[in-house]
Amino acid sequence: PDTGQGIFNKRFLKEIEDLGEGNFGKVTLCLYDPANDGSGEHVAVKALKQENGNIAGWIKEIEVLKSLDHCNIVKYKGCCSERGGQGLQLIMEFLPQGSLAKYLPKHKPHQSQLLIFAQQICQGMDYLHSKRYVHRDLAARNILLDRNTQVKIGDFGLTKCIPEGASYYRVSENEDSPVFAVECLKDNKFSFASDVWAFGVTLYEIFSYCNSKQSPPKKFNEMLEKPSKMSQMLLISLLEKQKRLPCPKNCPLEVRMIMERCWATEPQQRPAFISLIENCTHNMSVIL
Ligand SMILES: CC(C)(Nc1nc(-c2c[nH]c3ncc(Cl)cc23)ncc1F)C(=O)NCC(F)(F)F
Repeated sequence: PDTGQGIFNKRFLKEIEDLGEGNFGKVTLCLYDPANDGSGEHVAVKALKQENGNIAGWIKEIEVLKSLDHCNIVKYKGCCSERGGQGLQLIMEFLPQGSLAKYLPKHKPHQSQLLIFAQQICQGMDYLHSKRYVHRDLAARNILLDRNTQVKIGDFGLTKCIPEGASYYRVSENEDSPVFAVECLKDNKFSFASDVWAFGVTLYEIFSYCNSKQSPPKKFNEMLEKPSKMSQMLLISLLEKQKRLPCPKNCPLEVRMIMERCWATEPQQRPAFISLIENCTHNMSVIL
């Protein structure tokens, strides 16, 4: 359907509906229909939000996604110039079932299926880290579902490459994301270990079936004496008192143990994704 080496002609892209706003731009569901008879394929098209106009960051995001090739990472399909030709659009595969945040509350799959999803996320993240990329926004809303059984990590808008020899990436400002590891909140330091922390929070979301009443920000707010707007300072003080998200209802103890290891205060105490893959596999046999 497309011209092979990932070049799409914008005149064959027919907008269908908005999918959402990512970290860098808006994503639209389009039909790529060169035959102009409706026989084309659905694609997700991401255009850079003009106002922030961070072209360098945008090119970076396209380069990152283009360099990734893994069954648990949303597929890059190509790019094309924007209508009127001034911008560059990123063309990705479209997954009709949407994100886990939408799917889990509705379908409530068995816990063994949740562990299969968790293991696939670890496989995708292990691959990403093997290329020295840090995702920086791992959360259930950024995990897509493909045909009921395969999950794919998406939205690489905040992804950074950790230079060889360095162990973390320090960002200038700290984008507003729900729960960060302590070192991110305090020193804006992102590392492979801060992605592991985020995986622990994602595991919590998955085993609470993304129930918004049990969402991480809500649960942390409940831990404050007087519930107020959760500020970073308040969250840091809770985390430094070793407060952590509670165990989701009916969550097996083994899974709770994985979460707690991901939330070790010291980054180097947290497991790497390669060992988390093992943990998920082992626990699957326990839960099945
Ligand atoms: C910002 C955007 C658009 N948001 C959403 N995408 C899709 C959505 C549903 N199916 C999709 N197929 C491909 C893509 Cl790139 C997105 C979707 N569904 C709901 C969204 F809010 C997104 O990119 N989210 C990260 C992702 F979920 F993709 F990991």
